[in-house]
Amino acid sequence: MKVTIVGAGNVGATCADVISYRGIASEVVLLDIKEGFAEGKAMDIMQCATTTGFNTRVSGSTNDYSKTAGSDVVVITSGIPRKPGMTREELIGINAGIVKSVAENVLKYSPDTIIVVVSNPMDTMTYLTLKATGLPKNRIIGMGGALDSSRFKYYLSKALDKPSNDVQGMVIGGHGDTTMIPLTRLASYNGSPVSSFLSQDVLDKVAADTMVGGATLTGLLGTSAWYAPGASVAFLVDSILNDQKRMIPCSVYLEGEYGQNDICIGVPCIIGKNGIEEIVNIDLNDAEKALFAKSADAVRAMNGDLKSVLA
Ligand SMILES: NC(=O)C1=CN([C@@H]2O[C@H](COP(=O)(O)OP(=O)(O)OC[C@H]3O[C@@H](n4cnc5c(N)ncnc54)[C@H](O)[C@@H]3O)[C@@H](O)[C@H]2O)C=CC1
Ligand SMILES: O=C([O-])CC(=O)C(=O)O
Repeated sequence: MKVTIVGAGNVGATCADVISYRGIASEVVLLDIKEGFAEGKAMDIMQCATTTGFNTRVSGSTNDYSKTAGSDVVVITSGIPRKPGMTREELIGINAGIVKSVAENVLKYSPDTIIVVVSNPMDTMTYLTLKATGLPKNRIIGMGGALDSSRFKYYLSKALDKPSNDVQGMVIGGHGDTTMIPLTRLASYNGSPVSSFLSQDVLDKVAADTMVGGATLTGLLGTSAWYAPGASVAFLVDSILNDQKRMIPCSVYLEGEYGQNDICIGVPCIIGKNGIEEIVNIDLNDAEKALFAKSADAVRAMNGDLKSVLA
């Protein structure tokens, strides 16, 4: 199985690294516009093969899309990340043009591929990719919910003082500081509601910390995060390539689901060899439905800024 990752920067290279050492794909191509950069990252990763023990072939390419031919999955991480104090939405001006041209280029060589969109603002970039390529909705997947949910479980595990892997929970809605919806009511500690162990005040703080999880790291690092983002993309790619049918919140085009139309936003999806195989309808209460509608309004407003790129 072949995966192409466009953008060999922090997130793209981390994703290639995780895919190879976990043996998720047999071949990974990293592509970047910066001369020699993807080749260098690929060589560095390949020099781990004997010490971490993997057989994936990782190669790099400077903007030569012929090297990406026949990819089963293409991950788009190309574009700029935010700096401290910025929102993801502020990246739209530069990233929209990059994401659109990258999507068009990859399809020339991999017409049957599934595209995973990572570049921010991710929900808007996913919508742009869908509209610009005309691909069926199951083949365009926005990655955000997997990462936001892993951060949610991290903050829950800290509050519970228990291991993250004993915590279940999901974040739906937009992948933005104010549009994410951590579903605290449905989160559990090995099957028991977390509300049995944590007060509402603590749960509210967990939700608030989750929503600004990316901004917190950007403030600490000076650029946005990459370890958890790269690993979250690899987790999603694993479910596609190995047809795992995991339920993962992803940004997907909605046609009536959750009361929304003509928008890409995070909802739980079954992810398998056909990409988005099912949109799972979970029962939201009235407060959660209201939050989802508000989140969708904000994401839809951002999509309005794509008019010139899509014209
Ligand atoms: N959806 C999510 O959950 C997350 C999204 N992101 C987003 O992912 C994107 C990448 O972040 P980082 O890897 O930290 O940035 P980075 O700056 O480390 O890497 C981006 C790479 O894209 C390359 N690039 C730019 N234009 C290109 C083009 N036309 N073709 C090929 N490559 C091109 C750059 O040369 C650079 O190497 C950002 O937009 C960031 O906001 C980051 C983390 C999580
Ligand atoms: O915070 C950012 O800008 C990058 C991102 O989407 C994340 O780490 O969640």
